Amino acid sequence: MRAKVKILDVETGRFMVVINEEDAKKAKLHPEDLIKIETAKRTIYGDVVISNMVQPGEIGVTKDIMRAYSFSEGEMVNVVPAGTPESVRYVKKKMNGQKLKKVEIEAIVKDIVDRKLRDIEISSFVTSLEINGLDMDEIAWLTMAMAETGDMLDIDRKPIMDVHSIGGVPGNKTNVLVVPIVAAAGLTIPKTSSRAITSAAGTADVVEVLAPVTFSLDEIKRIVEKIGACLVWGGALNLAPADDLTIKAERALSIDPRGLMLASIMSKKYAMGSQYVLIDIPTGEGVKVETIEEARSLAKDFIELGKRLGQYVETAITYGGQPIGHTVGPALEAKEALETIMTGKGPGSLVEKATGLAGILLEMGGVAPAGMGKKMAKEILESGKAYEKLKEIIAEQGGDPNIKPEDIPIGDKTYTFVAQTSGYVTKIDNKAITTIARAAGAPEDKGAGILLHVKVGEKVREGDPLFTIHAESEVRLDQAIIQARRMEPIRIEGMVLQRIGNI
Ligand SMILES: O=P(O)(O)OC[C@H]1O[C@H](OP(=O)(O)O)[C@H](O)[C@@H]1O
Ligand SMILES: Nc1ncnc2[nH]cnc12
Repeated sequence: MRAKVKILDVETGRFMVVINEEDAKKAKLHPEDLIKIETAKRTIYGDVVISNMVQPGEIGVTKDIMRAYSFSEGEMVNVVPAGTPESVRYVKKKMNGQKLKKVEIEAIVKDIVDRKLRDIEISSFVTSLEINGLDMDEIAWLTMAMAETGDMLDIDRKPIMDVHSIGGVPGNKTNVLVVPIVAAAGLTIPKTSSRAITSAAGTADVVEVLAPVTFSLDEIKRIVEKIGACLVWGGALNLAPADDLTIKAERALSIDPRGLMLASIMSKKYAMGSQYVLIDIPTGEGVKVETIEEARSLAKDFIELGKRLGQYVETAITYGGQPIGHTVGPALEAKEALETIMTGKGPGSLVEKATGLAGILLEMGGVAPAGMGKKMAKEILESGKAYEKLKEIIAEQGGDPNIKPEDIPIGDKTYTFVAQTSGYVTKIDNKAITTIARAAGAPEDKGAGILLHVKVGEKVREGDPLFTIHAESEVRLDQAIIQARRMEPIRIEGMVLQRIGNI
């Protein structure tokens, strides 16, 4: 059928096309059917929504579609039912535990990017990868397919350094410090981050408290060629665009399947033109990788994948047995990162990890002699040069470079849990901390999160504060308190853990 485009002031997070009831009846279209919209210049796919908010002969396109493909009001298009894409068969093949061929992986990725696969099919694909995994051939094909379905960045400064954490550990604001340290040493590091996947704050969520993170490739090129660094959200770019659609499913399920994680991270690095990549693998109870053996095997996969992509990759297995620093949640983490970089002093876990990772990058980039990188990174942090570089990044990205930690708004609805007994803190449960911070509203509510008053090994007395939940609304605060009461986020040696009776 031929139809006239009507632009709707509606945002749904999905590609949806609104069709009038009469037209839908004639064309035998039903809600959620996949349809193809063709013009001379482009073909796009979307899910059918039936409503009389558009007239017969019109189709309504949402803001989500408009952002990706501009249409003009009144433009004439062809609307055709699309049927089930062939790649659904390949998703089912992986669900059955079979190895996929290169062309099958390419078809899945292309259909994800073209929006032929809907959220439900993408979730099935992600779940099949969580259960059945991918071998190295499949991972490499997936990585290349993800990179090649998007744009590539070509920065006119070499070498291009990069760092990425596989995430999973609460409070991981580390790269907000690593990037300015490395750039202050004269290296080029165009850092893209995702928003939270399994945690309560991804690096993009944290940086967004200080400055905008959504830029086009041309803007990133300009910023990085001028100051040597950026801290931006990778999802806003058309770099490996399938990545952000699979991340959406991962986030909903709070999973990060190993093969997809490798492809997702490395496809973005490849598209950014990164030549020397450091991968941080936080390891410990309650994070994505729980044992050193698993971490070593993942490290090998990253290095092998890097070789296939022509990148030099090193990995750092880092301590992930408890949160990094004392804060969890976008604004609280941005505040802690800013305080640390301004003063050169901060929680040991944050400073040690940031200077350790930055030190490796300084050695990889050839600006520090072997074994001297961490010392050099510490000097850059303590001298204020890293802070100066962060200010440049904030200014170039359109934030206020003179922002002070006390200017950052934190959720003012608070509740503090106190120690029920005296003793030593023997465990902080990563998963519980993330669950509570998310229940409080993080990462969407930037001011929501947790302030830890203690870390593992510290002595506490009965009545001492253990952690404070911050939320932006009473409802969210109550939900977080309920979660905290159900779980045991902080264990103190000597505590009665549970009382069970009348079973
Ligand atoms: O912890 P979760 O949410 O699973 O993982 C996602 C986080 O891990 C990575 O961190 P970075 O950008 O390398 O600092 C991602 O970019 C993202 O910020
Ligand atoms: N799957 C993933 N895990 C961690 N960080 C990511 N950044 C992009 N994709 C990611």
